[in-house]
Amino acid sequence: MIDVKTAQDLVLKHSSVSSKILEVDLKDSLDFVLAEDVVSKIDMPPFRQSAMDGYALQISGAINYNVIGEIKAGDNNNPMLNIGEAVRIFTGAPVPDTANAVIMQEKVQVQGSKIITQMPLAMEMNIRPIGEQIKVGDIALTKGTAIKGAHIGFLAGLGVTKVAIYDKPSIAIVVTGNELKAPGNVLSFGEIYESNGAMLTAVLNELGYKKTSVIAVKDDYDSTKKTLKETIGNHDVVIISGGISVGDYDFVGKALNDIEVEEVFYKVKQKPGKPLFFGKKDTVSIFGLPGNPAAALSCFYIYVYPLLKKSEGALNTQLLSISLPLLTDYTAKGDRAQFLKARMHGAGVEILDGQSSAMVRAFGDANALVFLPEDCMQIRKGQKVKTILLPSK
Ligand SMILES: Nc1nc2c(c(=O)[nH]1)N[C@H]1C(S)=C(S)[C@@H](COP(=O)(O)OP(=O)(O)OC[C@H]3O[C@@H](n4cnc5c(N)ncnc54)[C@H](O)[C@@H]3O)O[C@H]1N2
Ligand code: MOO
Repeated sequence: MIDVKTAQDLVLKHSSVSSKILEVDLKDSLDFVLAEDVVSKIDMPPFRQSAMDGYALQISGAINYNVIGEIKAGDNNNPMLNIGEAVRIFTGAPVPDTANAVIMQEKVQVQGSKIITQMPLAMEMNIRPIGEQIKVGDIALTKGTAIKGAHIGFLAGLGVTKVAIYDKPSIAIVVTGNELKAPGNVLSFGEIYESNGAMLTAVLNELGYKKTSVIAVKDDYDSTKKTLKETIGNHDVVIISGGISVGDYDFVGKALNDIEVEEVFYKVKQKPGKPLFFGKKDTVSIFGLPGNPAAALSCFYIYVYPLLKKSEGALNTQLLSISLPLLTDYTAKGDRAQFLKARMHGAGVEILDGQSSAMVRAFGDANALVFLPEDCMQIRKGQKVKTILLPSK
């Protein structure tokens, strides 16, 4: 059985950035990663711009200025100012070439067509210079940037309408088990509701992966093999839930082997998620997650998430982790490394109740996973622990 670090490294080693690059409308690029640098085609601002409502003037050394006109945002007049002259100007309006300062209106006294300045003037005050934000030809955003709302605002402000992004993978979730029934039906004895499909779809959607589908298969070798073969042929990433342990009806491992999926690893010394499988068939990545819902979700964040991030071209592939003091004593059971559902409060982190891999409720309250290495069984309140931050909306 390999350790967590080796398993994480193997996943990254066997993942690659998508070769599918798409040109999309800027408005549709949210949450995608830029596949090319975006170069600014304009100076921003494109003209010397007033930062205040007030008066643009040519500094004279005196405090009196004659107001000879008005410029509002959107105007394109460029009046000629002589020393001692001013124009009324508004925020966002182009400052005349001959003005060398803008004074805000609160700092002048108006007397008919004259103003009297009530503060010292400084050259270029309240004037945003051409290209202050960015100059034509400069890189606005670099390849690898994960596009957020603010980036869309910035690029729209530069007149950008299309961007090149990495396509996101198409992901199939294959849920296995004779005991699984779709919610909405009445359970017979021995059955449970199928929930990993809905959960993994929701978590993927939350992270911006929209090309997802759920396929259900019974615990039967032939159907498992047929379904997996077809699914692997049609997707970039296949996430299988259940059927990967050692039971007589766990057919996933055998089926994957028989359709020539190359096993990268099977079984990790961790809790939850010991029977995790990862393999490749050509460029397709295949995960066999344990069926227990909390184990499946934990493995998703620790192993599937980095692969998806790498595939969409993101520079940061891992969830952020920080070191925080534990808020209560904790004794771990067993000898495997542990990922524990946890909640950060103020400056510390609390390990939540309900850590069983079959129980997913605590994940809903968790905003982090505390990682305890194999050799770390007893931890005292105040001791610092590795705290992996879960993505939050
Ligand atoms: N003899 C051993 N038995 C088990 C071992 C072991 O090492 N030796 N490992 C245990 C561990 S740890 C885990 S985790 C599970 C993983 O088993 P599988 O991945 O084969 O998963 P299943 O047996 O199919 O299901 C486990 C559990 O989860 C429920 N389940 C499955 N799919 C779903 C779903 N889509 N939605 C909701 N719940 C689901 C299923 O009914 C089972 O209760 O193996 C242990 N056994
Ligand atoms: O590894 Mo299992 O996921 O502990 O329950």
